[in-house]
Amino acid sequence: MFPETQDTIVAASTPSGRSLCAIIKISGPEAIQCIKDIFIPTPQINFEHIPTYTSLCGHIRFPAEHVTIPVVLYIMKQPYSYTKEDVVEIHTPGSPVIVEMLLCFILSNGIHTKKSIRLSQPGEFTKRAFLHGRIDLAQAEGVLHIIRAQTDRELNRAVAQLGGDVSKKIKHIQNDIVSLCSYIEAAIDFSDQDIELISTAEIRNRIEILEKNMLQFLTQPETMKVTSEGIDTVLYGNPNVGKSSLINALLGRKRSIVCEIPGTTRDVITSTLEIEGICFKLIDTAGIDNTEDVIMSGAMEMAQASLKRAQIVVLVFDGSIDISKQVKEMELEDLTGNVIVIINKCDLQKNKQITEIPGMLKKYPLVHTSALTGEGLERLKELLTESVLGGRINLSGDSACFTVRQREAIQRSLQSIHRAMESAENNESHEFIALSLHEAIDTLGEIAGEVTTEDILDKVFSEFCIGK
Ligand SMILES: Nc1nc2c(c(=O)[nH]1)N(C=O)[C@@H](CNc1ccc(C(=O)N[C@@H](CCC(=O)O)C(=O)O)cc1)CN2
Ligand SMILES: Nc1nc2c(ncn2[C@@H]2O[C@H](COP(=O)(O)OP(=O)(O)OP(=O)(O)O)[C@@H](O)[C@H]2O)c(=O)[nH]1
Ligand SMILES: [Mg+2]
Repeated sequence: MFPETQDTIVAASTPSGRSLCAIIKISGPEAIQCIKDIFIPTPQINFEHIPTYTSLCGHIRFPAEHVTIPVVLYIMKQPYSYTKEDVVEIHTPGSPVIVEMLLCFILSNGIHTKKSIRLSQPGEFTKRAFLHGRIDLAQAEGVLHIIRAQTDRELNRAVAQLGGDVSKKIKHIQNDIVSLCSYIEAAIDFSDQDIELISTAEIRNRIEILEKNMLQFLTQPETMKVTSEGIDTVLYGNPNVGKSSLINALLGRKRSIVCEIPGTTRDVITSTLEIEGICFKLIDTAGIDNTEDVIMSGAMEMAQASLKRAQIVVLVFDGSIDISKQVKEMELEDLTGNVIVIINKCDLQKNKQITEIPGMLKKYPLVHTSALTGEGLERLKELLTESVLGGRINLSGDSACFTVRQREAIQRSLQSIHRAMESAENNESHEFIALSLHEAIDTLGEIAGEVTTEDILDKVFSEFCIGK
């Protein structure tokens, strides 16, 4: 259903539950009229010529329930509000009952007096801020990440996004394409004359630079994803080596099932661990086993897929049995990035004899642990934070970080650039090159929302909660 943008919308903007104060927000052409009908100000005021940013004390009386509650109103008149519409905020005591009653009252009163007022959809306030040009789409996503931020680092990132960092980086690339395009189009216009405005070699050169710059965006770690969910940290190893036990020990609670029977974990199980303000998304996988079992081979595929996406790979070995043999079974050929090697069960006697690890793993930091006694866990936590703080995982504020949606748009735009390159290499007419370049510009336009479809907007704003 396409939500009507002329409606006045209302929602609770504070989370449900008890608190000192709750805020109900009304936005739209009839916001002030709606509140005027139900609010009893102390002292009396004239709503007609009320200036923007006025706060008013007073009461709201619920006739059906015979209750009167004290409220403070904040009135922001268009365009001086978040949505650029007339906005009224009702600050009430933070009781879920009051919030419920107030929403019902505003809606039913609005309907009685024939106003087009309705409950807002998720993210609709921010959607209006976007539609009215207060923020672009990438900034709207920044708002979402601010709300979701769990640590100060994540917050910094999100604030930069709200400030327009992402949009600026994309604008820069767009301008480069536009500039190239204008040369090519001028060349088309002057094609009947004997002036060469831009050589094919020069076009290829410039496209190549574009490809390189865009690819650089894509090869950066998915930092926005990182910042909202934690750094993907996969525990990988043979069955029964103690992966689940280690995760439980790190978390200090029983998250995964642990059992002496190999093949206990069958699904990919994730949990969040925060160390010194950094969130790690610990991913427990099924132990690698070359089996015919259908469920297990599905589990293997998922484990392998997690390994590919991982930003940190923790290889877990059972210290009480032959490690070279375990390595052989694990298919570690294309291991890249941050690896930490763990030799677990160091509490067991046998462990003392077999500590030799194969050469290919010697370049990685190693830690002996016991999930049973807790030995080595502090060192493991240190290694985890070191891999982040050592800069091997990029969390710094100066590189652009893109959401999954934004990366996908960059990817599609890059495909158009590749097509432009193909046309140039095949000596096709300039029109074809220009066409592909225009496609690339438009696709990048989706990121800031210059080019939008209902689908794109739905996708972005449906992730918000109601009332934002
Ligand atoms: N009570 C309350 N606090 C809140 C919000 C809110 O909606 N309500 N916000 C919700 O996100 C944030 C502030 N968002 C806002 C952003 C711009 C404008 C605004 O009216 N800007 C005017 C100029 C303001 C000025 O005079 O400097 C403008 O740009 O025209 C208002 C709220 C954070 N705090
Ligand atoms: N002595 C000792 N036993 C351990 C240690 N860590 C795990 N175990 C035991 O090893 C067995 C397997 O542990 P799990 O944590 O289920 O192993 P897993 O790697 O998750 O196994 P799968 O899910 O089957 O791949 C259990 O009986 C644990 O109690 C350890 O540090 N020392
Ligand atoms: Mg397990």
